[in-house]
Amino acid sequence: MLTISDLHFQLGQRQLFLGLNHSFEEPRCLLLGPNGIGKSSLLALIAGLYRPDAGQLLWQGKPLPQAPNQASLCSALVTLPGFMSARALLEYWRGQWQLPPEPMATLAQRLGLEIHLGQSISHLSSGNLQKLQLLMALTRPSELLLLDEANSAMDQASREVFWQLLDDYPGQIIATSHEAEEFIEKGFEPSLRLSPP
Ligand SMILES: Nc1ncnc2c1ncn2[C@@H]1O[C@H](COP(=O)(O)OP(=O)(O)OP(=O)(O)O)[C@@H](O)[C@H]1O
Repeated sequence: MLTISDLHFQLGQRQLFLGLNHSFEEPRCLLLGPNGIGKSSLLALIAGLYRPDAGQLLWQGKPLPQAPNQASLCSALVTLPGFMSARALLEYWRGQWQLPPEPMATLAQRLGLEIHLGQSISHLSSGNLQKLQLLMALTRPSELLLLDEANSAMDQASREVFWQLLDDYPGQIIATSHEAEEFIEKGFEPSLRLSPP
């Protein structure tokens, strides 16, 4: 369970959070709110991309470290090295997390990504970039999966696979999506609706 305790955070000139408190209790949680309210920023804070100005993020009651090993993030805020091929990045990822090759290859095939692995990351379509991020997030060990508009550019067939893969994920998932209905239909609970501080 992920708990936010008295979180304060300013990004540029915007005060996004001023004493935010919330517990994400369900295994599948939806984070809602209008454009620009801070959903992506909150997921980035949980993942350790940003540092809170004050307050705490707790995982199973213990403070999350700045670069939490528990949390895996799929977000456009994560910049992948555009000069590398997707295959080279996955090889690096495999080494980084000491992963066996088969699960990655199988996932790439299921997502229809394997024929694009030779492309530079900067040349990947937005749907294929989302698949690459999902593949990386699902293959590394994690207890918490953070999905920021993670399937918005995927075609219908890939979305079917996306939902199957989420079903198989054993940990907690916190997702943002402007297609909330689809997530609710798939068992996600609207957990937190952000409003201006
Ligand atoms: N690097 C930055 N510097 C300053 N302000 C930023 C920066 N990145 C984002 N912002 C601002 O912070 C606010 C929150 O952005 P964020 O992307 O977290 O919102 P969001 O709720 O995810 O929006 P959307 O639904 O459009 O994806 C926005 O007003 C945005 O303009």
